[in-house]
Amino acid sequence: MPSSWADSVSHADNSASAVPRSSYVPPHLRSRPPPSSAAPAADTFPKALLPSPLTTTTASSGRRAGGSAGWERRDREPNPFAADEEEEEEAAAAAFDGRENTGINFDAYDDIPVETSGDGVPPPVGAFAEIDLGDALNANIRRCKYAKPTPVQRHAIPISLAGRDLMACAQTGSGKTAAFCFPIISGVMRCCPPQQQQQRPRGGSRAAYPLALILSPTRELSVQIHEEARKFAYQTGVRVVVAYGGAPINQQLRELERGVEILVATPGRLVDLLERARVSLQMIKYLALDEADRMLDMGFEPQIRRIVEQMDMPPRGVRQTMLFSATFPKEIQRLASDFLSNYIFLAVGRVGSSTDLIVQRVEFVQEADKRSHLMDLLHAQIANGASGKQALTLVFVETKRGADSLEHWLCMTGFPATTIHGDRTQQEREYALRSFKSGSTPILVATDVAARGLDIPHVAHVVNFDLPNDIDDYVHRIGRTGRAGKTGLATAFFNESNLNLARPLAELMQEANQEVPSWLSRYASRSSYGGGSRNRRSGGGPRFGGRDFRKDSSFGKGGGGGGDYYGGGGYGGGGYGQSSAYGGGSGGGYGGQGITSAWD
Ligand SMILES: Nc1ncnc2c1ncn2[C@@H]1O[C@H](COP(=O)(O)OP(=O)(O)OP(=O)(O)O)[C@@H](O)[C@H]1O
Repeated sequence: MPSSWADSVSHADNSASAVPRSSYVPPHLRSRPPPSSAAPAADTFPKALLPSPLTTTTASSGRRAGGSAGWERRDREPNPFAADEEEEEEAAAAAFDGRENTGINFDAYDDIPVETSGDGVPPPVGAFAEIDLGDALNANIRRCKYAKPTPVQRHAIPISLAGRDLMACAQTGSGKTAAFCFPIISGVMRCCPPQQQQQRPRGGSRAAYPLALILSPTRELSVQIHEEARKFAYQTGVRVVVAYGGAPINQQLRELERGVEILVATPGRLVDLLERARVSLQMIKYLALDEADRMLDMGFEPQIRRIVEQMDMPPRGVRQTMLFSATFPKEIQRLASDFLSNYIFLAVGRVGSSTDLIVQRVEFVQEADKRSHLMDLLHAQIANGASGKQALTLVFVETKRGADSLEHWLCMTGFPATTIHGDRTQQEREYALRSFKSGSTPILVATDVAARGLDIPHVAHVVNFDLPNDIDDYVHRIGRTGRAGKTGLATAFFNESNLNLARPLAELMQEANQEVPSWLSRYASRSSYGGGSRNRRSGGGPRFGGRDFRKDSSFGKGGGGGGDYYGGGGYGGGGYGQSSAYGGGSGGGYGGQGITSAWD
């Protein structure tokens, strides 16, 4: 049975729908309680079904704030792999059920294009055993069943362990989370023995002094990174805490008081904690930005600058900074370079591109026909046996209102659906995600709040009911399927309102060896790159966002005004993501009314 990312690749012919039962369950799902078998289709959920707040961490419950932190935590740390082990037993039983383990095949990745630039790039490794990550972390890697590092891990981990700043691009679902978590955990263990004095008096209250900060743009992604990092840090004595908006701050404060080495946070909630003087960044040794291009995009940049440059965080060159994403427009690279010191640029795979594992289809569908067309797709899935718990469908729409309305209509027409967007309460968002992941509600209608980073197994089909304005957003959206070596399907509904996307979409599909419909090629050849969108590719090269901007002479000296992106100045008029959008229940909005935002 496939047990790893690469292993799954050797099974790539078997689409998610064709593999009804897989022994491989990503770590973040393994500790989840069994799903309710009778979750309602829509989110009129009874209180009893509500999840407990996700801020709960592995802290030993009996521990007092201010008590000695340190390695002895290990004795009291709940085992985050416990549920995995139960599942393993079940899987072992299933192994005698006619399925066989065909072994791990990494050969498929030998020719993956890799580009590095910068001074003195440390060589990649071929195996985790070649890297000195420490015994406890190695044990957790084994528990996670990561037999070998993925391509981005092979390159990024040695670079980070060498203490170098890093800007890394690698395709969606290729293991970037571990690529920044492993060096951080290992570095914290190595350089900073357990903090005996986590809390120090500060302005009358107790501030937490994390050693590492991982920022991500959405609450759900922060929760997911926290769950992953907790597993990687199990029994290492390194404590990971998460803080994000929409959840009660008091509980998060209590967790912070118990001690924190690695803080995973959304920017809005972190600023709140900094302003309350409950967190100090002065001990930060590691800073990681996941979905870094998003974090430095127009909406978030001021807040990120505030956190990184205007609070008490050590400056670049003193701290170590790692930026990761699947897309990295050059203009954002230029901004990002402000946070980095003598960094290495790493691009693994066709960066900013989709993976070949995702079959992409584009269909011309008029606005008025979208619903019936979606219905046809869903019926076809059922007819093909590609539905239910093992073949989840994620439908992206542009507005929060549109999400609610489509969800309602799906439920009315007999398709159990739920929705996630910035106007829902955090409890509703978490419940919806849980219900979708468990397969209780196999259709999730989402805005871009779910476009990035979420690692949901069994998403077999991503439907772009409304295409995004930005090709990078498309890349991230379809990246919710075809992850960790599995195949997936992405269908987009295209019409005259998406003309600005015709060319980048056609190019992207061509790069990924997808069949480009002739009508799309015609639109693409007619379309020009007008202002407003950053859909323009850099330098006409085969990849976009996958080249180090430092190699481009037009970005050579300061400013670099008029870069390849944002040709005419911003998206659809007006900035987006006002600071008020952070932290609260609402996701804010960019552009116009009702337009969605992924910001938290
Ligand atoms: N070395 C490995 N061996 C096996 N599985 C792995 C390995 N590394 C990561 N994975 C699994 O691959 C999946 C995708 O990883 P991850 O979520 O980190 O991708 P990502 O590159 O961050 O994606 P995105 O760009 O969408 O954020 C996860 O389920 C993770 O557990």
